[in-house]
Amino acid sequence: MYDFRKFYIDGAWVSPATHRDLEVVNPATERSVGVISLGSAADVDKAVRAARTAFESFSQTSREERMALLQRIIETMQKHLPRLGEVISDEMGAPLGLAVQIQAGAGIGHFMSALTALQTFEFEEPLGATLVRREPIGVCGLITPWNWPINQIACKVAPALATGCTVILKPSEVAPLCAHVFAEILEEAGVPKGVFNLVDGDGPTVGEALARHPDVDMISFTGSTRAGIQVAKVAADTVKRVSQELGGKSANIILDDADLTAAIRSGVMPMLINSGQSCNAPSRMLVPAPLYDEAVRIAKSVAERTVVGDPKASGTTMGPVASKVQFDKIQGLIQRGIDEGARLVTGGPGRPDELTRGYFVRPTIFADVTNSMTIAREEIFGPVLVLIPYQDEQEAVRIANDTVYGLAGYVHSSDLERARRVAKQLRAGMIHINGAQIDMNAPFGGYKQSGNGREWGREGLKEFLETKAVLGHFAEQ
Ligand SMILES: NC(=O)c1ccc[n+]([C@@H]2O[C@H](COP(=O)([O-])OP(=O)(O)OC[C@H]3O[C@@H](n4cnc5c(N)ncnc54)[C@H](O)[C@@H]3O)[C@@H](O)[C@H]2O)c1
Repeated sequence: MYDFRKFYIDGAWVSPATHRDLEVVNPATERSVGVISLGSAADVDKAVRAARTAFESFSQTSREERMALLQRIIETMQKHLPRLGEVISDEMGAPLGLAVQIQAGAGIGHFMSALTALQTFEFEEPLGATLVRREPIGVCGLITPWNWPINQIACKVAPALATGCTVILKPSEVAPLCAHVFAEILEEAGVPKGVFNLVDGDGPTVGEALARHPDVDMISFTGSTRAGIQVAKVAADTVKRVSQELGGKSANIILDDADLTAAIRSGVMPMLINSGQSCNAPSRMLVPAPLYDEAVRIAKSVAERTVVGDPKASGTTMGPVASKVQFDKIQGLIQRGIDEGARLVTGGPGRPDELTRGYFVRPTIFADVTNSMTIAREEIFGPVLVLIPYQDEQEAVRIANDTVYGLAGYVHSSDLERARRVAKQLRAGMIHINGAQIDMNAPFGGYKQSGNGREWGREGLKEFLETKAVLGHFAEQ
């Protein structure tokens, strides 16, 4: 049982202004695994004051000092990687190997990519007689989700620290425990007091208090489109910058010359990894009509090889989804798919037969789906894949772009030129050709209602900077 009822403010673990406990539930057992406090606007005020004071000196640190700090954080995270992974697994159900190597490992990856970007980042450049300077934006509120909790936290904290900003983190109340281990890591690594602060709480209370706060300069938000819109509305009165990383319903176009088995395998696997709870998951698979039956058969066989069960057991490839709310939402959408006439190929409502406890969902494949069905339009955020047939390349691109989202896109073809041509036509922020893996130095973010921000690497640093034009800087004496 993790007891994490204190907040980390101004370099110290402090009690909340008013005591309100929240139990954190392990989704694999449905039992309590820890307890946190739900904060209030008073706790946010305290953390913002600390961050504002710390900004005065931290914003003036040199590139070298901040590089040394990032390096110490990387080393300390490496030391605590197994614990970090175990906590993630306990609170959101990812299989232990995934939680340690990929989930917690991605956290380290973001600090490494921020360090690489910082090494050569041009904070100053001449423009005629003017000097253009990039300066840290100030005090930043970071609001994060539960699905890749440390990944999301690190990809905000790392660039914020790299640029000389100070932060208040409000992690998801569904998976807040790893944020406490992360705060302990930053403390051990010697992050100066007030530079990193942690306040737990729910969205409408602590999240909105941060978004509304007149002394917060920027909100970096990752979560649902619904909450992202609310944050932007609340933040509007103070004209702060709001960077949004939101939902997705990404299309995976399998062209008729692709290696069908490899393409389908690489499209089904990300729908199962992390129980399909990834914002960039390729949740709509678009298949040429003549290859459709064969594609459905391959997708079914890949999905049915999933080993669903105890995240701590070796051999488990898929754990539960993160919460009862998420489980119920997915069940409702699976039923909706059936009611709207999609063909259930494998999976379906309820838990896998052998599991009687825990928020486990059956790996589910739907065929005969049209792009107007609810399961093709709404982000399910679970292990549910829909297969949509198309007649020609043009129609595939049209279906892919027919969504309010625009986070990622996927193209498979044996002709690289053709894949590039299709990639160019997709209205989304990240396109993966032939199963290319993510690149932590490349910009991560979406078009349309998937958000307006770009995180990771060099682009991630830019988000936390203001631009100042110093006119006459290079004037002749
Ligand atoms: N684009 C990306 O980079 C990315 C990455 C991961 C997850 N996501 C999205 O996140 C969603 C899943 O995460 P979730 O269920 O935790 O999302 P969520 O929107 O419910 O919560 C995300 C965070 O926002 C906070 N929040 C909720 N309402 C708020 C409000 N009114 N004001 C301020 N803060 C508020 C929550 O407490 C939490 O910390 C999915 O839609 C997924 O696509 C996007």
